[in-house]
Amino acid sequence: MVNKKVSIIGVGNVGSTLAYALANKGICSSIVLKDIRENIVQAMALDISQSANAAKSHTVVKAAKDGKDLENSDVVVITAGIPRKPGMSRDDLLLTNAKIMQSVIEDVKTYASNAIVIVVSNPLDAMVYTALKTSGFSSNQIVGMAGILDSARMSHFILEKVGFGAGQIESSVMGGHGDDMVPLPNYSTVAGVAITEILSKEEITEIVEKTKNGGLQIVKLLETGSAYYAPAHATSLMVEAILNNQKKIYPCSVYLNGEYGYKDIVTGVPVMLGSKGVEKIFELELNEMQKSLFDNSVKSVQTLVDVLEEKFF
Ligand SMILES: NC(=O)C1=CN([C@@H]2O[C@H](COP(=O)(O)OP(=O)(O)OC[C@H]3O[C@@H](n4cnc5c(N)ncnc54)[C@H](O)[C@@H]3O)[C@@H](O)[C@H]2O)C=CC1
Ligand SMILES: O=C([O-])CC(=O)C(=O)O
Repeated sequence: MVNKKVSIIGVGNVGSTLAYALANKGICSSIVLKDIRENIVQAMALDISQSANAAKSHTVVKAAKDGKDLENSDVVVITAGIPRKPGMSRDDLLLTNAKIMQSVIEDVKTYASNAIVIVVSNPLDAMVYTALKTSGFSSNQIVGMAGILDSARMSHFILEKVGFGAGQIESSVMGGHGDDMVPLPNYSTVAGVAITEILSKEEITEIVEKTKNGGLQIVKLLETGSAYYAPAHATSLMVEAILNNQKKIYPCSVYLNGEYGYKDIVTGVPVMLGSKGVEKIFELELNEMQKSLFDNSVKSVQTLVDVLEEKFF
């Protein structure tokens, strides 16, 4: 039995779906759920624990009474914060969610300072930055979830377009998790065949645009919040890679210290995830056009970081 503990702070749509996936899979021995909605978090803990028992999983699920219950966490996932509604961009969540991030990271600092922290709250890259600056943790210890989700969306739209290769599509998306993320068609394949060989330029442009708007499409349809099944699954892959020291390579949002020519900024790039968190950052060869799109995406994150620096740090 694996003796590993995962704590999830923020047990709304994404947090509860993640807890449900992890508990039923049995990839950790203990899950602690923490939220300001006390009755809801207790209900979630009971319901998910009962699900784990139905699944004959060894994972024990509990609601936290206070920050102390985060002690000995191997991984802490933060999904606390408000989601956007139709008419909003992720960036509109900046000030509200930065305040929430600052308050929850204090508990992590006090009770789980050795944990690897996965941030999910939006605007993602700016929230990773907030978590890093507030905690003072090292940059390998805090990592944001977005690239796996955006790449999965791109794979979905490629499948929709080509009509074959389900389960065999690999896609790549870099940059910040905002309106100007950078899908990379030349690093995207169906069973190893580059999509640039299968699809026309116009078809690829359509896939790129749909990928960038993938979150918004769901927000418009849901009306009350944003996507959670794919985000939760993407996060569960990161949790698993860290707990089991899998050294898997995933696109994640991380602090750059010179990589890609940037310092003191957070954005999405391919990294290796293992028990130490971000164990390596890979620098892909980008063509001129991709480099300029990546620069543009980093600039957008920098604009948010400038606001945070002025108001919070
Ligand atoms: N990085 C990504 O790709 C994605 C990011 N998100 C973001 O994740 C966040 C959560 O999304 P949902 O789960 O759909 O929202 P939700 O509203 O269903 O859940 C958020 C939860 O956070 C809790 N919360 C608020 N303040 C808290 C605090 N101080 N301590 C503990 N818990 C607190 C709320 O009570 C609520 O249960 C949003 O900011 C959303 O934009 C969502 C999907 C994908
Ligand atoms: O769209 C949103 O606001 C939530 C999110 O980040 C996503 O689903 O990509």
